[in-house]
Amino acid sequence: MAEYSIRDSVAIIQLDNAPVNALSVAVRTGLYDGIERAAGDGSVKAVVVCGKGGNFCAGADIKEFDEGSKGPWITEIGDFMDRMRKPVVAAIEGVALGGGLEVALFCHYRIAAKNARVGQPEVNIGLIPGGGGTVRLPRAAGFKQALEMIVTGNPVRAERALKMGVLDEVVSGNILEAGIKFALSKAHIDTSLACLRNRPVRMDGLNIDTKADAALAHVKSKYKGFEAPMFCVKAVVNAARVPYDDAIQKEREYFFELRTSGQSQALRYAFFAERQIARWGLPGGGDYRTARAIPVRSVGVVGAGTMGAGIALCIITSGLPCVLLEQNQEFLEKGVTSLRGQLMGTVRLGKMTAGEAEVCLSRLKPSTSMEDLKHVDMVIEAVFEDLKLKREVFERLDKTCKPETILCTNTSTLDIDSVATATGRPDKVVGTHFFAPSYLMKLLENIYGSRTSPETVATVMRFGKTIRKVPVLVGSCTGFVANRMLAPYTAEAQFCVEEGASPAQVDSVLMDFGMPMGTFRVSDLSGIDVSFSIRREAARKLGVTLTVDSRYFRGQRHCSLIERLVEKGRLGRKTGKGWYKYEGPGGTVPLEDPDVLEIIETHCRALGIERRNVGSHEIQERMQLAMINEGFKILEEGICTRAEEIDVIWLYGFGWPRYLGGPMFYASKLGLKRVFEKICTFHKRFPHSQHWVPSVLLGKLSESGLPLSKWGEAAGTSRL
Ligand SMILES: C/C=C(\C)C(=O)SCCNC(=O)CCNC(=O)[C@H](O)C(C)(C)COP(=O)(O)OP(=O)(O)OC[C@H]1O[C@@H](n2cnc3c(N)ncnc32)[C@H](O)[C@@H]1OP(=O)(O)O
Repeated sequence: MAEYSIRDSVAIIQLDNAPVNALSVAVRTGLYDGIERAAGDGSVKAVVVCGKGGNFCAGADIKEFDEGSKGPWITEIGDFMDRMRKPVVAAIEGVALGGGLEVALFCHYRIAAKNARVGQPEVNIGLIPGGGGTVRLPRAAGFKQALEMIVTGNPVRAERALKMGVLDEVVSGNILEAGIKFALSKAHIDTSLACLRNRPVRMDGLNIDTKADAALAHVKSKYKGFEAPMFCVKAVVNAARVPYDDAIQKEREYFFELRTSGQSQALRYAFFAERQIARWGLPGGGDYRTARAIPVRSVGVVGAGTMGAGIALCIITSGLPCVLLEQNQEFLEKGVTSLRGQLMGTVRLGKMTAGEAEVCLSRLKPSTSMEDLKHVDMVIEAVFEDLKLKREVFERLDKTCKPETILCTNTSTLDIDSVATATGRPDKVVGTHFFAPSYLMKLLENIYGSRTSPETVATVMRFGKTIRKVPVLVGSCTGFVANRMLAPYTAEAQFCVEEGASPAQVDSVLMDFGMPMGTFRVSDLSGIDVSFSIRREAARKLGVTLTVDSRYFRGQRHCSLIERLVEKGRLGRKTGKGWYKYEGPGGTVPLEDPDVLEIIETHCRALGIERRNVGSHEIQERMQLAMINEGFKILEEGICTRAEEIDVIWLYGFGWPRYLGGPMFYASKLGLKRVFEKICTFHKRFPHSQHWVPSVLLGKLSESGLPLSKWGEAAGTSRL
């Protein structure tokens, strides 16, 4: 919708579609009608287009993209404005993004409040600006700057947009009043002079042919796998080469081609999935709508190892003070040095100035006394992954901290309740699983225990956002969601290697699919001894000893190649050899090692495993379907409420290619019937792998035809 009114001979068209005035069919129709009405009204001298509720407009309504083209398109509204004799002024506050900026670029003039941001973020949802942006922005901002804005999708602040030539004025005070004043000041000026259609693309001395080739090459290597950035370059280059109307026509063709592509569907899905995760609920009642987060003004981190130091760094760089606690001065100094090192790394990368880094450091209080945690609002424990030790820490924290303090445990495996019962405040205990390296990885798995209160959950969910993470709430189970799904994925990778593949072959299958790294390279990076210790500890608890000859563990197929590598001192990159050998600067370049292939061959001969040719398709299918099956079991058990939560975990925890949505979205595209049948086939073929027992929910859904958004509900475990 768009509201029409007149003040001081100026027609005001206010876009009205809460919360961000997205250009739905109704809004575009309202805008077109308003412009037409103002053009025909003899009492109107000028027009102001603005937005209701603090934002100009966040662009086309993404929810309507799958419904086809209805109502007037942005360029049709723009063509009408181009013919107007009365000046149209865009009065921007908040955001003018995508179609929102395109509407503004069709207006004769653009003014903005100081807080405003303008941009063309369509590339983030697998599109190009399809409402004239690739043709008009280079006419306002110049080829180079427009190309950068369109390819990166990054918005720019009002002051910068003014310098670039996108805006005509930046104002303070009431934006509508300023818009009316500005519009009246232009009422007698020939509008054709201000019309971007009539200006050439500003090349600022650049040669379009050299620039075009360089831009295409740059984008191809930087945005590997993504289609839209290449189309952005092609459209902007085309706009610099051909007349205005031809360029608009080409832009539209490219836009339609991308709109129906799988990538854009996946990226739009990811956009909404990321927003869905904020809608959490607890099985015992309480959810994001009713629970109030308690304010967190200061935080303590217990344990200054690599993980704890990284967490403390996230806290101080987000503006909060942090007490970093260690048991002795030596460990503390080591932790602070590691934190400083990471912080200086961000300075070297130009992401922060040295002065800003100093301000961050001033928020850090290194300490060896638990008394310093007495008054903090939240504590994150990040000590060694050992239940006895964690319980001891929690008992002490419970005695030391004020009663309202929320106590978080950074764990990747331990049951939250078994930690919470060490305190007299189990309602204030919650899991916060950070991913390594904790300063850089965006995912934060927040895990509720059986007695965690809604307020505690609301607080850690908000805290996650404060420290610029992507917080997802999950239930407690072995490995939670991320590591639980990773287990069958890596197990299948190792089984494929036992059966005949090489680690490098598996890794290249994953990289070709779009994963940032193969599973064996990740294993080398995090340390093979780490997986070894976890497995040995799990076996010890069950009274079993794992050896290099163990083919089965608890009746399940087991690959003991890890034990063989550790036996040979191949612990990963830190020892210069693991699944690969490492050479090059700093020993960082992985090379296939004939010794590893020999170890694998010997292992297989010793255990009587016949090796064969394992094809790339089989590797990909086995790894992904095993993990997807686990995802459905997670939904079935109510560990997650929605499939979207699982996908966000894979996007941010393991770098699943965003243009493929996430594993659950990927399954939906493969078709659940096909996925279920394949899993049943693998179950028959590999009866000794629990992870191939087909999920009951998946079986049910494969017959139902329900869309992904309904899978959580169908599981009957929804907490909302
Ligand atoms: C051709 C293509 C054309 C012409 C286009 O315009 S494509 C769309 C281009 N625009 C965008 O990609 C902008 C996307 N939106 C954002 O970047 C952000 O939402 C925001 C900066 C506008 C606001 O951010 P924030 O304050 O953090 O709030 P949320 O992100 O949570 O958003 C609030 C709710 O608004 C919904 N939303 C936002 N933009 C759109 C949109 N363009 N179409 C439909 N809905 C939109 C968003 O989903 C949130 O709602 P819920 O999902 O929580 O219900």
